[in-house]
Amino acid sequence: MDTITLTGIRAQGTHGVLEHEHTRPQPFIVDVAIELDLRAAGRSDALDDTVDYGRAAKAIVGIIEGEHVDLIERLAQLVADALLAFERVRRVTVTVHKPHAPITVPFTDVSVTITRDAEDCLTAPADDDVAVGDCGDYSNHKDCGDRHEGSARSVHHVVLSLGANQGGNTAAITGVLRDAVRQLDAIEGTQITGVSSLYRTKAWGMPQNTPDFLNAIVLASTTRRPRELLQTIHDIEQSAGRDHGQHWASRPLDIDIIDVDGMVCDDPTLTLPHPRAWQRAFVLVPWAQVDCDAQLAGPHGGKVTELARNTPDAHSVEVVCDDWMVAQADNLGNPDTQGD
Ligand SMILES: Nc1ncnc2c1ncn2[C@@H]1O[C@H](COP(=O)(O)OP(=O)(O)OP(=O)(O)O)[C@@H](O)[C@H]1O
Ligand SMILES: Nc1nc2c(c(=O)[nH]1)N=C(CO)CN2
Repeated sequence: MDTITLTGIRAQGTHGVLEHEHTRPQPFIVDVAIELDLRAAGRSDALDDTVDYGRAAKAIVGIIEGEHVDLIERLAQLVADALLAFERVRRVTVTVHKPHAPITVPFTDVSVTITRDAEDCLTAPADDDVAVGDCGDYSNHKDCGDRHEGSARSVHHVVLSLGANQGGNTAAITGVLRDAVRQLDAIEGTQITGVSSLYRTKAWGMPQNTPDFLNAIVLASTTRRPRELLQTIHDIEQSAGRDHGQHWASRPLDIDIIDVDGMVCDDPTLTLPHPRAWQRAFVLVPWAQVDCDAQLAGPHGGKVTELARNTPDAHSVEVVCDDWMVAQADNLGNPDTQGD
């Protein structure tokens, strides 16, 4: 077996058993050895034949910065699960270091190391009629819900747009968006792999006096089928008080599925890519920020950084906070129009 090694991936997280560790971020450092067969990549020189180590590193940072866990053992398991969800990965060895752990004697580092095999985590649901093999061409499927394309474990890479402009001041709306990210991360078989900065954006396609939105993009990998994911997203929106009666109205939470594995389909229940994403700076600017290589599929598609640059209202999208998933209320940036 061959190995891709990533060492010293560092991010701030709020993990630990002690009360203050739940709120005060501290550094976590992760080393991983990803074992897979690299012969095909060696011959083809194609990224599709290996694991994109940039994506893997972002997935790890997403986990460190993500939802609280008590133990570094659990953090290591979450990292292992996320890496094993990448196609082709057979085995991973994960070390999580916590150099500022609350230990009352002088010490340099504390860490745990675990090794997990792909066989340990085959999580496809029993009713998931998985097709193994052809996983390249998703173009123009009529129905995004009932196909099971992809790898043996049907892991989908999804891009979600989160937005809200109702429900209080910036801190309150940020809290709702943050909860939504945590609920997405908690969906079975789903792992958040990237979260953009939080942006304040002018209400697009709505009357002039509509309050500004807060928007962000979330990247995730999931074994949920796209339609199942949409249903769960509707549940999350509803639990935040969303009333689906009104189209393009102010709302306490909106989660749109922007992309699933680059699929193109015109099913009205779930159109992919999201049919208006290509025009929306509030989608494209954060997406380009969290994934500078992102491509939008479909007839209006292209490189997301370029589409973002070409939207007429790109200037009306401004960063409120980079580390909004962990920032305290008073670090949420500029004075705003959300009634603070
Ligand atoms: N890619 C998609 N993401 C989310 N919903 C979609 C998508 N494609 C189609 N839909 C359908 O659109 C319906 C309306 O969605 P929603 O209420 O979120 O629209 P909106 O936020 O008012 O407008 P927009 O879709 O322009 O953002 C949903 O019930 C859903 O079935
Ligand atoms: N700035 C901004 N404008 C919008 C948004 C949004 O999330 N942000 N959502 C809409 C419908 O989903 C319509 N207009």
